Amino acid sequence: MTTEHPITRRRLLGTAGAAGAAGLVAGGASGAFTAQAVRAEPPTALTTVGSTAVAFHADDRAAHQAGITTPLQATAHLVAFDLAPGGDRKSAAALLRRWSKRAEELMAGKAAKDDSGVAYDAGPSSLTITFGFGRTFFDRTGLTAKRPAALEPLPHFTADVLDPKRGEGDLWIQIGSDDAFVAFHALRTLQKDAGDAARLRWQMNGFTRTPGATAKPMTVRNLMGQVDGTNNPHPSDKDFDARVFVPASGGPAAEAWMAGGSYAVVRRIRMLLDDWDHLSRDRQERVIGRRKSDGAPLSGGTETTPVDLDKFNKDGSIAIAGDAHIRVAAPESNHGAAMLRRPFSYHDGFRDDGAPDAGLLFICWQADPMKGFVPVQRKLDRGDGLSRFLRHEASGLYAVPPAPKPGGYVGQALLEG
Ligand SMILES: C=CC1=C(C)c2cc3[nH]c(cc4nc(cc5[nH]c(cc1n2)c(C)c5CCC(=O)O)C(CCC(=O)O)=C4C)c(C)c3C=C
Ligand SMILES: [Fe+2]
Repeated sequence: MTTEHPITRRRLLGTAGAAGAAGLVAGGASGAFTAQAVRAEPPTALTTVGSTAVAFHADDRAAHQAGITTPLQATAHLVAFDLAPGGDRKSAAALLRRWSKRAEELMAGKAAKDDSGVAYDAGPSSLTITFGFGRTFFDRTGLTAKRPAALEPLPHFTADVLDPKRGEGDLWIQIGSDDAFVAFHALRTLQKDAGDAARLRWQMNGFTRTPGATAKPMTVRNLMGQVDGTNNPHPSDKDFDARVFVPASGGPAAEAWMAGGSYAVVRRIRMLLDDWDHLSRDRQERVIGRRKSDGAPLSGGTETTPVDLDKFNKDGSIAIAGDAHIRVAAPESNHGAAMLRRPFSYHDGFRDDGAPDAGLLFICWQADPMKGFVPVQRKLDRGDGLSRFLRHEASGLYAVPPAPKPGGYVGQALLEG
């Protein structure tokens, strides 16, 4: 005779999925009401999630590094390293050579010989490893003359409460994967490979939706619950490359090593979720200018309908408010300034006042931050209804060179040019 435990049963039914639930019912009837019952049927393998690999090296189609136009992965680690005191151009080149070789192996799903085993049973899981150089890297390596003008420090914004210890850094790495073990393994391996050459400066961990968690693929949501990423530049746009990647010609000769690369602005933006959650859904939608349920603009249509900033409602009010985030951030309001946003959410526990320490690891990519992030953030800083629910707590700007050709390493043209 077995006593059923309703809470346990409900919880298992809720999480086990169809195969697990079938096993659970059988187990319940026979009296074996344990987690064992959930395993009675073989799990369905979502093979494409684990087996998808992204190329590290440049090929005929793409000169840029992976992790810029790659679809968002479920898990991310963002880390910055500083070169060790006494480090120079030679040791930096050796480090980048080591890291590039390792990134190629890891992204192909090949475990290292002396490996810890953390990711043995997992495939590449869409792992991408993207490397960038911070402003300080160039002085440390005697390469100041080759530092791009685009790496000038970002201006101060009024929403900034920046912690310098969690910002900038000589070298930046973005790791993304659909499997948290694969992402951790990549991070740990690269940290060990750094050896005495570089020390970790800061780390931030992010996440987005698990692939397959929604019935059909959709734009991800952020922790305010909004559909976020709809009006991003798309690779099929005719001006996409010009907006996101550094052109092959026309720039200063000293910056030729950046051709095909991009600039990443990284901001840790905490959301004041307790304040936000107090707003009615209606007010929340007016702050953004889009419907929460499906991301459709308040000017009408579906998520992908172009926004009509000039539309008036029947009662004579403007459909997209003057301080709505999508109005203030739109290229039309910023002389065409645009960037590719590829952010991850984060949650680092709760603060002393009980509020979640959570928000967005905002990462945006552009050919020139002065024609992307800077003018848009200046505008948002002055007139965005969303700004009062946000605090920018950390900031970094990095030059992300093109992907190396097979046999080469990231930044080779800079370090050996
Ligand atoms: C400086 C650039 C931007 C920062 C910083 C930023 C922060 C930020 N945004 C959201 C939520 C949404 N943003 C949306 C659109 C949007 N945001 C920016 C720029 C910044 N956002 C742009 C350029 C756009 C597109 C505007 C347009 O042309 O329509 C949206 C709407 C959906 C979408 O298009 O992605 C949401 C939602 C948060 C929560 C946030 C900081 C935490
Ligand atoms: Fe935004």
